[in-house]
Amino acid sequence: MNTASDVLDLGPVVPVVVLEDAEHAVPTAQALLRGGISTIEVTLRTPAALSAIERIAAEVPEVVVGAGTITERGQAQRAAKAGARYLVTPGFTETLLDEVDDTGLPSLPGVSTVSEALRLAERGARALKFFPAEPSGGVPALKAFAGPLPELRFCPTGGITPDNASSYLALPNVGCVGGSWLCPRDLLAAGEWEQVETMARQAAQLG
Ligand SMILES: O=C[C@H](O)COP(=O)(O)O
Ligand SMILES: CC(=O)C(=O)O
Repeated sequence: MNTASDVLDLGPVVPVVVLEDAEHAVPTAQALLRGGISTIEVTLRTPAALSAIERIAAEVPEVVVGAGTITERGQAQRAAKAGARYLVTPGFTETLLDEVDDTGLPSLPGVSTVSEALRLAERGARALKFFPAEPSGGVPALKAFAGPLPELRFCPTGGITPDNASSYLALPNVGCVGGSWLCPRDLLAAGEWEQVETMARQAAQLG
């Protein structure tokens, strides 16, 4: 997996996960894998996130672990050091993009407008996050993006559900969708790994 476009090809759904407890990292990744999902985006929204990334990278190497919610200076470097294999940002600043690029890792920077997508295309990006997807116009917006921006592919995230995922995945400029529905906090807190596996299995079949 070398490019951002490769990240979009890891499967139809990227689980976006908030891990409050690093002890949950390995069982979550294993449950996703048993369900047929081979990637996990661990958001840097909790103190446990970097340790969670480290554990998944070391103990569940079959799952390609990414780091999401990169919003502050230094986070890209720390995530790369922890073993993240790709980086995701909800939006971007030039500083953030420079830091992400300096890691050498593939990345999905977040955009929600054509102008933002154009700025990233100018920097060489070909694969982007579309965030927050539903509030930013959803499927009709992405359909419209394809006209002027035919070379760009997207991972819409934000408001994606098992009910609307397929309408995104049917678009030629969508490689995969991101969503938190597979790994809700209450299931992780309760150690309900079989339920995570079941939802992963359903998600893996979307298309
Ligand atoms: O902040 C939101 C996450 O990126 C994923 O969005 P979601 O909870 O709507 O799936
Ligand atoms: C939106 C997203 O995936 C992130 O927080 O990076």
